[in-house]
Amino acid sequence: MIITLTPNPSLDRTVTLAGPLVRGGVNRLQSVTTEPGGKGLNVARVLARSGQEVTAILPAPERDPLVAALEALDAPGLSAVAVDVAGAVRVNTAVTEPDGTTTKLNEPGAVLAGAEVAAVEEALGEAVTAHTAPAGADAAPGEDAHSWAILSGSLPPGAPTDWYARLVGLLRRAAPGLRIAVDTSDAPLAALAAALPDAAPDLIKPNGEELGQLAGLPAERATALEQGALAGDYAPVAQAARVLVDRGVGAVLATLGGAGAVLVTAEGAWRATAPAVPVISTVGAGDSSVAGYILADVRGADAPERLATAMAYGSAAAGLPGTTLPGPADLPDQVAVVTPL
Ligand SMILES: O=P(O)(O)OC[C@@]1(O)O[C@H](CO)[C@@H](O)[C@@H]1O
Repeated sequence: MIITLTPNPSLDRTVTLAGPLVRGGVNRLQSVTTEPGGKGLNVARVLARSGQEVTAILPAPERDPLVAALEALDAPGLSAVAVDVAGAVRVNTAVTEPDGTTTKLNEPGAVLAGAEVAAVEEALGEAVTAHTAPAGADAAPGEDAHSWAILSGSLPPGAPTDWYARLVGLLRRAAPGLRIAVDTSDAPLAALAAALPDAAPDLIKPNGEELGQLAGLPAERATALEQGALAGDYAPVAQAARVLVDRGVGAVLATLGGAGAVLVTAEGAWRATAPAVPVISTVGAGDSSVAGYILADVRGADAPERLATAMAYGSAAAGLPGTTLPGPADLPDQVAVVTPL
């Protein structure tokens, strides 16, 4: 069973410029594309493209363009559950320049009312129960070692800031064997960190700066983590991730852009170099890394292989335009080099 939750989905509009962005000027667009978006949905789509059965839960009004776009997707294995809410799904814009620079303009999303928050929570609970307790089976919910719930992205206005922390607790009680990944940022990530070790996920995927903040580093040291890794110094990243593992997080997958990624678990720490692929759009690269990690996990891979697979999927996504997400055929020929730290 794999379930994703995207509390704040989006329609991703990618506008492509013929030249560099001129701030304050008139920029003429070469092309415009629109795709379903939102971090959990992206993870679900990558997993489905790699042959997994995935349920993707998200709030969206019945007649929303996102729901229509999801219905039009040719995605065997992906089952989208849109919880009917009042507010329209946001439109997030990515501006891409010829050199691969991507500028994201993300809307806050419509307010989720208290009853809608409860309805989303209920849909998540129902999906967990439906997938883990087949009629007549005695197995406890979530006993399947390869079951994952992935909670991803920002929270819409109206949702409680500590929602992810709360959901981790709820899921732990409902399905003790279920593995839980959380990929978020800003206040919801801080709330999750504040709830450790009680609401500890099995996987988090911060970038360098988020990792530094989570580990309590001063702002300048947090922002320097990725720069340090680019210069070959991965130890501070591993140390910061270790702080979170010591506080109960199962695995920290720190994605570091061009410097690759670091994985820290209770068993060890590894770094992976990014395969050299031309970067076209980084939108969805982090989500694809999460999907790669989970795909390797459900296939029974060890930690270095999970990291290598995360790198492969993240790099493949960076080589695709807009929010186009990779399948197995898009993976780079060059394999990521994984080294213990
Ligand atoms: O505003 P959030 O929820 O943090 O991020 C949303 C988003 O930028 O994340 C995905 C890429 O990771 C996009 O599909 C989507 O537009």
